[in-house]
Amino acid sequence: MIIFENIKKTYIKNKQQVHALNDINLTVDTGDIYGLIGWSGAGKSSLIRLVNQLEKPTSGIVKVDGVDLNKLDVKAQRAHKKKIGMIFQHFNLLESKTVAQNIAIPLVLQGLNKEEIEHRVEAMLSYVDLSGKKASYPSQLSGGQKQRVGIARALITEPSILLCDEATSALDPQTTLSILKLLKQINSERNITILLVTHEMEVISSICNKVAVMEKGQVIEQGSVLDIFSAPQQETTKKFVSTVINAEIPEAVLDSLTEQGNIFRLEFLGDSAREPVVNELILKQLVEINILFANMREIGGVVLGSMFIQMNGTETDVDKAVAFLQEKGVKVERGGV
Ligand SMILES: Nc1ncnc2c1ncn2[C@@H]1O[C@H](COP(=O)(O)OP(=O)(O)OP(=O)(O)O)[C@@H](O)[C@H]1O
Repeated sequence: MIIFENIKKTYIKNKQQVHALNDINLTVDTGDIYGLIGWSGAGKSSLIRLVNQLEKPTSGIVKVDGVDLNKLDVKAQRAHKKKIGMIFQHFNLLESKTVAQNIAIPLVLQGLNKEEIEHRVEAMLSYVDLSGKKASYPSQLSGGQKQRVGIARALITEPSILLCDEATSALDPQTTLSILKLLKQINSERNITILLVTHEMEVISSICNKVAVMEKGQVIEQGSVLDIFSAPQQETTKKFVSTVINAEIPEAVLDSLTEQGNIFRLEFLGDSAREPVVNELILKQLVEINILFANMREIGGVVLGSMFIQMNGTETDVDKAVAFLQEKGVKVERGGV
């Protein structure tokens, strides 16, 4: 478990103070894949780097598994760092070392014997699917393969926490998917808590169970991924969510309408997304229904769908249709434009 309590971080840059973190309170539970999202400069990297002490807070407490990091002596710091692995956007591999040598670095630093290192590196190469590349150099690898080396190096000390700083931002969409799949596998198979930083909501929706939205050094919204996606409160959160789920009707669809009245946005969650609710409404023949736009996503194992429809009929019948949808568990919003 990672707890951030009243964290402030101020840098001095050109004799000016930069308040990178301003009173952050956040709890990452053991087993979470916790995503921190925000625009550039929001303070995400500053926060994540506190966990492995690459940065120290100006004030406030960071606790990992109940231990206050401010109170560690040098020996305890070393032991703490072993518990934490980290991967980076640009992989941070040593170009002059082979894949196997890069992965071995943390074990060499720990002074393990050669046989033990070789044995553990072999097992790790196989786990990240790079057995055939052990003698290659980073320059001979694709971006995805380089990140797999980064992941292997981070996991070789058998940490309980993995920090990921924009780990997929330099990768193409297909490679991103394979790396995210591997991270998810690491979380479930090895019971490793993951704290990741990203500016892409797709990453959050694909693998995280919890998310915190950061802006100007503060957490402006946090919660389960499903709650945040289904009911974002803050403007910035709404913008991030809309990159994955359309909160507005596309302009092209709107332009094609002869009339723009009686448009509704329907939101389906869980069971309501699976039931043919709109079909039932059509069969009722209360109102005439024109489906304008729809999309569906699986978020945290639950189906979340949104649909824009136009309902034509008398005011009473439209009200009845809305009541029917609400009874079926559908969230109905008038306008949606
Ligand atoms: N070492 C440093 N010295 C001075 N200022 C810094 C330092 N590191 C970060 N900052 C500043 O702190 C603020 C937060 O930066 P941080 O890198 O934590 O944000 P971020 O959300 O991770 O953004 P990005 O995605 O661009 O890295 C920014 O204004 C940044 O310029």
